[in-house]
Amino acid sequence: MYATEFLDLPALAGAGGTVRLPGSKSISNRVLLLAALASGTTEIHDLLDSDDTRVMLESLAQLGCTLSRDGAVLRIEGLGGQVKQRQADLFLGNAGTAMRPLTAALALLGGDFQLRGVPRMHERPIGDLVDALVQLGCPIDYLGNPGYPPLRIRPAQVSALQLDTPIRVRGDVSSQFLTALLLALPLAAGNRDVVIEVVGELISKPYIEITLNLLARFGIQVQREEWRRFTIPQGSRYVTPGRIHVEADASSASYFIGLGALAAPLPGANGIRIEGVGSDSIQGDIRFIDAARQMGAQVDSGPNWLDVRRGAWPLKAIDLDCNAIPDAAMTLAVMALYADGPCRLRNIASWRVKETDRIDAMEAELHKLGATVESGPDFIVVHPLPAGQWTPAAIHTYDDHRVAMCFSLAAFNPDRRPVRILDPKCVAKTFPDYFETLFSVVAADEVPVLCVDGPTASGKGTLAAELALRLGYHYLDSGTLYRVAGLATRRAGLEPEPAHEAAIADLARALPLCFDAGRVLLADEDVTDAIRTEAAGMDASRVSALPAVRTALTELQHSFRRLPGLVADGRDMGTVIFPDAPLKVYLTASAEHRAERRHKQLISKGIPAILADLRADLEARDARDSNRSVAPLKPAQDARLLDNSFLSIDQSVEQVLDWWRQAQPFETH
Ligand SMILES: Nc1ncnc2c1ncn2[C@@H]1O[C@H](COP(=O)(O)OP(=O)(O)OP(=O)(O)O)[C@@H](O)[C@H]1O
Ligand SMILES: Nc1ccn([C@@H]2O[C@H](COP(=O)(O)O)[C@@H](O)[C@H]2O)c(=O)n1
Repeated sequence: MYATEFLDLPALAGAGGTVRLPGSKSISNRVLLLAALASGTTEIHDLLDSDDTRVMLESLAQLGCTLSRDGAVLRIEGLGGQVKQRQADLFLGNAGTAMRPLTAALALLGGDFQLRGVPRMHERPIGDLVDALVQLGCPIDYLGNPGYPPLRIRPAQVSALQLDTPIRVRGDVSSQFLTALLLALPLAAGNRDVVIEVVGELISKPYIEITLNLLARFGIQVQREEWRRFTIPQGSRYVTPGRIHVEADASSASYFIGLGALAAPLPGANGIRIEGVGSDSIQGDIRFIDAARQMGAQVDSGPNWLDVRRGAWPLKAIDLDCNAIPDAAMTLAVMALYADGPCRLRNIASWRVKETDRIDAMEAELHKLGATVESGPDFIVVHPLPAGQWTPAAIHTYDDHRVAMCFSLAAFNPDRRPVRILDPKCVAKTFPDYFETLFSVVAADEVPVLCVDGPTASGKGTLAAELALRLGYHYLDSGTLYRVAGLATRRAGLEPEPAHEAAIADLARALPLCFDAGRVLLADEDVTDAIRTEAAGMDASRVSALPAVRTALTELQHSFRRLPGLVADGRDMGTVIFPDAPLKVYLTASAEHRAERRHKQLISKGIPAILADLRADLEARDARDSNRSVAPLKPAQDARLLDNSFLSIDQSVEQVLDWWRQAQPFETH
């Protein structure tokens, strides 16, 4: 996951390959609650691991559920309709799929509970559900604003519940209110039928289908009359199915369906294959494929896979009732930028009460890209954005995972503008590795590189590693490659001399090198410390002066240039290896400061060192590096010079980040 302040997506050029998506959030949290309410052990396969499932799991553990993990399998010992802890203060983040169903279940289970979440959760309505539960006889108080969490639930007498008349709940604000009642009310159906009636037009019906489907898997056969009346039969009891598999998230699939529909195919790949969800899905958002087809995508499907390719191009404009696919429909709003006319997405009032007011959010962020957008209480119209009119934009994500994910598709714009996603970690709600998954199937014409070159011990590695962390970029410490080549040379019994140039180059070309969690492995041997001695530095300097060795290591260095970008440090990053890098920094410090830093560094690791010797060594190394015939150490013509003799590490980092920001085209709004 990218936990950076922002993530810059360079202009993307094409897509192709296979993605396997994480489990469905809607199914995961429903299954967790049902498994907790049932008696016996439920084995859940491929449960989503995300913020929303984590808060549900933590709450269930607080209520006394025993949970155990074995790889991708989670086991839950059900509570059998009884909580072990009758008092708890539960934090539910921004997970509507936890807040609403737990409110209903805890109201019926009996106990003293407080349910709270993040500030946005306290702005998301729950009054219609609370009204239904209060009408039933459950004592629930608002601890903040009436109609919204946080809530306090006090013990109710199940025997005294008002079940003679149907329980009435509004269906036109959020379908989660009805889901919550359906999941919880079997607790009260021991000796009578329990009837729920929906008031108003029920929105997001496919989510109710998921609820009914999963209830059936847990032994509860709800009788449905139209979408107005639901009866939980007398004697209903949660029965664990033993083993249950969570299919991949169909809403998450929408970004990759959109990707396949609009991205030019990569050579050798036949569009995008999505694994884990397909035509057998019980999720309503699988119908997104119909919308994508209407826009021109070619979609083939099997029981648990989808193949998506670009069909009509530009995409075709649509006018669509999106009530059945409210979450996935956000993806359509970004796809609309690539359509042949304005796209109207209707019946999406529920967007206004989600993680953020999604209609306002989408309108504001689409505007930043340069688009013309109109909206109303329950619709949005997005006009296509022709070539020549795209603006590089920093997309505010409102702590809304779907805003972050769907706007990544804007990086395919014809003007080749990069897109900045602010607070990219918000995708942790449902798809923590979204961007990594995206990068595994897309290609950019130009992956940005930030080069840091300079003499020994100037702090290049320290600076470059921190920059990579802050930008979410890959990191290449090119000196390591020469150090390992030097070590391999010694291990092969060779002197690092021109006489052995061809043999050393052969060794360098085939280095069995692997980087693993900060360690450097040479054919499975951890050589991290062995290559860091001053002698190893000298050997590296000697082999690096051999032209054939440098050529042998060029391809390996280029292979580090992967999305979303690279920070590379060394001696010739800006001059030879990545001459097109948009920012090159030449980092220096006085020999005195550098020797002192290296001395401190070695002493802190318990390695004895003499300051004067270190200084002589580093000056000798710099002289050799600067005077060799190929790729000598020198600033690139367009490098920015930074002498950090009197700068702290943080000051150096901030200076370079400042230059980096200046080199980017984004205006922050
Ligand atoms: N601005 C700075 N102020 C003080 N110390 C620094 C500064 N930058 C780096 N250092 C320290 O100097 C030492 C050498 O830094 P680093 O290893 O990053 O240098 P380098 O240029 O990558 O060296 P080499 O060329 O040998 O790979 C480290 O202990 C680091 O913490
Ligand atoms: N791009 C590079 C990087 C390094 N070298 C040589 O390797 C030696 C060790 O590098 P460190 O950065 O790890 O100290 C260095 O002295 C150079 O001779 C290089 O040539 N090109």
